[in-house]
Amino acid sequence: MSSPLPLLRNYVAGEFVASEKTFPNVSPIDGRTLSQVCEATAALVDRAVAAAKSAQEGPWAEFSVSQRADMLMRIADGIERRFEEFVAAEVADTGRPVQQARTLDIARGVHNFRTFAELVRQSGSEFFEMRAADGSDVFSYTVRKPHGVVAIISPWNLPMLLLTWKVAPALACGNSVVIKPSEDSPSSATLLAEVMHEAGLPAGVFNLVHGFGPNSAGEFLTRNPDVDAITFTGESRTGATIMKAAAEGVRDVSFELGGKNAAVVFADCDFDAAVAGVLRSSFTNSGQVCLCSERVYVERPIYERFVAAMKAGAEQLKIGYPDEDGVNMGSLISHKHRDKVLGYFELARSEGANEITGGGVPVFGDERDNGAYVQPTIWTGLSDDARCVREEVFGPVCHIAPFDTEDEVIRRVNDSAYGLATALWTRDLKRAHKVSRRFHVGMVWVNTWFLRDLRTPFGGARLSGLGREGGRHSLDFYSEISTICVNA
Ligand SMILES: NC(=O)c1ccc[n+]([C@@H]2O[C@H](COP(=O)([O-])OP(=O)(O)OC[C@H]3O[C@@H](n4cnc5c(N)ncnc54)[C@H](O)[C@@H]3O)[C@@H](O)[C@H]2O)c1
Ligand SMILES: O=C/C=C/C=C(\O)C(=O)O
Repeated sequence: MSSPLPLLRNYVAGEFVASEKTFPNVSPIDGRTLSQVCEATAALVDRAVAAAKSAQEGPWAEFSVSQRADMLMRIADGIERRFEEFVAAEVADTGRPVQQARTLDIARGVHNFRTFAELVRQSGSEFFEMRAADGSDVFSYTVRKPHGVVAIISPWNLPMLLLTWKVAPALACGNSVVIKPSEDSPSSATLLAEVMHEAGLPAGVFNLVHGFGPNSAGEFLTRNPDVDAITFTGESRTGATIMKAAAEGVRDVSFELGGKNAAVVFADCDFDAAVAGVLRSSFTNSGQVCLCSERVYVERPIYERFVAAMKAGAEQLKIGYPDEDGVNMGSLISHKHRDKVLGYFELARSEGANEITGGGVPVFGDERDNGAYVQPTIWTGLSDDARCVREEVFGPVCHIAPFDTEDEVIRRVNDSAYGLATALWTRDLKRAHKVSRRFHVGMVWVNTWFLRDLRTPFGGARLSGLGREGGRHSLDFYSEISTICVNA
């Protein structure tokens, strides 16, 4: 008799709450059901929002900025104490390499809380002096207050990193939160609720509801009129839907959405560093990072050599179990997402792509053949108008095209509905500064990729997002700022 599967519960008003309705959490490594997840009903979502709202009138409202910062440090310590449990949870849900979960996902979870604890502790406000017409002195200053209840809806690609990137500043600024993690990555969010409980966060300040989007916990949450602000990371079309819901009651929104990012490689680059960098920016997390380069433009003199080096690098990537020595790539998040990516592999062939490498699924001859693996794939030969060059695939794939001039490559990079990030490889830093500011994107990395200073603004233009988070930009979004003017 097999033991019952773990049950991942909601967390509302300081208590773990089961639901009658559950859904399976399926391993993308071998298709096994890992756990059953309690789907929050509309009534339970309403209870969570009500708990968050009343927590604004409770002990949490009496916390000073420094006490809130101390609480965030306790949460960071709590995650660190259970670090390997978080690693195991993230790896089980997503199939990613253990090494990545350790050094990126969970490490950033701890770092996000510590960063915003220090940022809010050091944050001041603004002060202005002027003289009124009657000669009296006028002093104006600003104060930051919490919005109140913040809904946080997060995706499955970097579950812990992206959830805590929002929870940390929201709590730092004194809000209560109701989080709705992706249905495809429920485990680390559930562990985070346990850490919040253990840290002694006042009941109702942190709430977790599991479920899906439309006609489920996600939609119920965004439509609840007692939600004061919504922060969302996910697909652009989902963002548009949520924006419509937020319009009722004119709620503040912060969106980090999709991308179709470019890597631009000039002939004067450090060739080996550029190859290694573009392999990283194309295949990290099986290409399931919003910042990944799905479009690669290479200056013509080194184009053939670069394609050959990328082919060799992609074919050396080790795809396998998360804890295998030297594994570089795991599975995709789900069979559904794998089928979407395989659909683009098929579409590329019909659009006339040269398939330099990949284009299918690896055969393991074991249980992993029930998983959601695909091969790292490289295309060339597609036109800039091809759907595979314009639409976000969100898998381990890139298209490499040659270019001849700066103006040409800038025009082609900007010819996109998205505007999230560009990676630029050149030794000529004068050119780098000049070219970087001409890309219509939220972020440009020069001779690196996904290197993050959390004090900087992070976000996208066009379909890639609305607003910026990071550093004081997060404190601004998660606060209601008042100006107080005193006629002395
Ligand atoms: N810009 C960024 O920083 C960033 C970061 C990570 C992922 N992304 C984007 O996210 C996408 C992949 O993540 P995903 O597949 O989880 O995205 P998704 O939009 O399908 O889902 C994201 C979250 O929104 C919820 N949701 C879906 N429909 C909803 C609705 N109508 N109302 C309320 N909630 C709803 C989902 O349940 C999930 O929790 C990619 O497009 C990627 O580019 C962007
Ligand atoms: O998949 C997208 C990655 C987003 C990363 C961040 O939001 C971050 O590094 O803070």
